[in-house]
Amino acid sequence: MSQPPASQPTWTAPVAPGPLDATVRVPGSKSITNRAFVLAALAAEPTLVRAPLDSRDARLMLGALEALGGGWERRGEDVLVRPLVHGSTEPASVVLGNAGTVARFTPALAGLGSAPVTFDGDEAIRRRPIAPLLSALREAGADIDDAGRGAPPFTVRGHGGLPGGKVDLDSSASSQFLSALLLAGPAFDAGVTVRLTGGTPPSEPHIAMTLGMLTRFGASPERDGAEFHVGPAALSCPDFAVEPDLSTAAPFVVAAAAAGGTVRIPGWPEYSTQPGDWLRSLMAELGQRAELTADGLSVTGTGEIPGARLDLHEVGELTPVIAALLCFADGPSVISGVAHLRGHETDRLAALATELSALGAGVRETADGLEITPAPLHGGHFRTYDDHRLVMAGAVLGLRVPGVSVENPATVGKTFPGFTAAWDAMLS
Ligand SMILES: O=C(O)C1=C[C@@H](OP(=O)(O)O)[C@@H](O)[C@H](O)C1
Ligand SMILES: C=C(OP(=O)(O)O)C(=O)O
Repeated sequence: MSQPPASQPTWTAPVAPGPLDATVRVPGSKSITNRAFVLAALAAEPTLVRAPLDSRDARLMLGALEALGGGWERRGEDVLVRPLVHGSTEPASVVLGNAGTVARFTPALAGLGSAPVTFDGDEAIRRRPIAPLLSALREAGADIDDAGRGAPPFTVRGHGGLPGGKVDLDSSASSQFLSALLLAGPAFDAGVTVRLTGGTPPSEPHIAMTLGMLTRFGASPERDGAEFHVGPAALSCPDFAVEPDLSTAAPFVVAAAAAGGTVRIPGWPEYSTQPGDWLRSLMAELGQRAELTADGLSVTGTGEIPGARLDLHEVGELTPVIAALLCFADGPSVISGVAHLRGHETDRLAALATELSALGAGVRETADGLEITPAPLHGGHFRTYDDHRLVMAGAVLGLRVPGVSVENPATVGKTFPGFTAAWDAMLS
């Protein structure tokens, strides 16, 4: 796998000075923010999105909507998003960065406009899967020129709308393909009916999130086994509040298990479709105490972490941080169900196996996950492959291992630009 240059800045992850006693506020959910921005752009009237995430991925989404003919303005911590109306009427470019949500959710919107829109981003996004979505969008009537690559850069030529209707989709490489079609479906002439072919999509909570947010914006999505339908609808949700990002909370939650003591995350919702809400049951399964009260989630470390067999298919984005924690377990662990992580920001299975092993852990890649055999760890250079969740994993290791030098910590700005400051504050 490609390795970033050795000259990148590093951050020495701090060792926990003792048991923790901290309250950590995490920023808004990336997945909810970027869905809210898309649905607001498709709505009939402006939407005030309250407390959205402000990070690289969220800014890329706002930039994409602007390129596609939409508008937005900051109102303090909130963002007012204006509808696309006619979509793009002039040739435009959408910058994808390495944001899966931007790459997968915005091409359909270009089909609603009347001009060619080119999509491209970081080198890494060109390697991430998208071909099945482009095929399904073509079935829905989109005119896409990808020069046969099945990857960015590609151009969507808008012809003033998309017919929509029945499409087949293999969403086994990413749930975002299905979410993309459903989010745009209300704006298609005939709505969209998606019949899933291929294996079960990963990240089921993110699919539930898509259905829930469509409903909140006034659409009526239906699901019958492997078939999903959303009819044409005039969307509206003048005021929408974003939940804290529970996956961004993961390293802080896990810190209580790794270092002992208690970490509280205020604003943890009583009910959430976010995959991070699985942390409550995962922490219990890993021997920790997690209690949800009206004030938020409180996690207390018990000092013992049993090895575990965890199928993380539904919550793949938690894998890097959980894998780091399992390096401190009392016995071996197996993480399964996450082959699709090879198509994330980087090949996360290869990256985790390489970097955790380099610090002394016994970590082996399997066909669909990792085998982790704890061993005494030592400090060293921890490569992050331009992956925000690798920075978070490095921080977790550093809690108990002096001298973990985390490469390119700024890449965490994909979802939490203030991560290292919040981490230091948790430990002070
Ligand atoms: O729809 C979403 O907001 C997301 C879906 C998941 O993608 P995959 O299904 O590709 O894993 C997740 O990993 C990603 O961080 C966000
Ligand atoms: C897979 C992830 O991101 P993306 O939205 O780019 O797919 C992630 O945040 O773990």
